[in-house]
Amino acid sequence: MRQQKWAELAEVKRELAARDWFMGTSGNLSIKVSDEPLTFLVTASGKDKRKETAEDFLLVGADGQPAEATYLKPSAETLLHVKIYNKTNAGCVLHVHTVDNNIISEWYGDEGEVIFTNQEMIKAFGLWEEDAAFRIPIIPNFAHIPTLAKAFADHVHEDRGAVLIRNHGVTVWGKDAFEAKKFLEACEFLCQYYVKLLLLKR
Ligand SMILES: CSC[C@@H](O)[C@@H](O)C(=O)COP(=O)(O)O
Ligand SMILES: [Zn+2]
Repeated sequence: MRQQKWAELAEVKRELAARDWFMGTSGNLSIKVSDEPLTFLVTASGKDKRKETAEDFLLVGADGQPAEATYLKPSAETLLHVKIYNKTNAGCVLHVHTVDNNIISEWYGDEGEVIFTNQEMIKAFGLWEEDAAFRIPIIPNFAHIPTLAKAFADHVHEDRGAVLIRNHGVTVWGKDAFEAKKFLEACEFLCQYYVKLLLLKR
């Protein structure tokens, strides 16, 4: 199971790396391995996530601490992943920093959310109606991770979702790696589209 989940997460990591979504060691990824007890593989902190090594991920428990002896440190933002796995049935969490998701988070930051409408791509989130709207909450980028995780957890209610952290990045989650990656790509498409549209409108 663990090897299979490792391979799945490694493949997602490879694809996101090919998109250049891990600039300056940013980004963290995780995948659930077991439910009882809760364990998940998470990226080791501070690494260049474009590189593929045998030390890319480590197993952590429900508290986000390593589940077995290792010198590796779990991602600094593991607590956000912990909130998702503890509150939902999600199976995979992806966090990336991109210029476009940062711009959108700053532009709509004071409103506390960005609402995407009139866009075919919101169907990726299961919204099929013609007048559907997809809302992504935006939270402040608290430096104190437990404070950030608490603000983040206020928006974690379903097995799938997305939250923007202002001038930091986006975290998305889904029932499995396929769904989480689909949401992340759709989210980035929408951010890129809105940034270009805002520029053209000015
Ligand atoms: C220069 S990346 C900034 C980090 O603090 C963080 O936001 C991030 O995404 C990566 O941290 P990590 O601990 O490697 O998971
Ligand atoms: Zn980050």
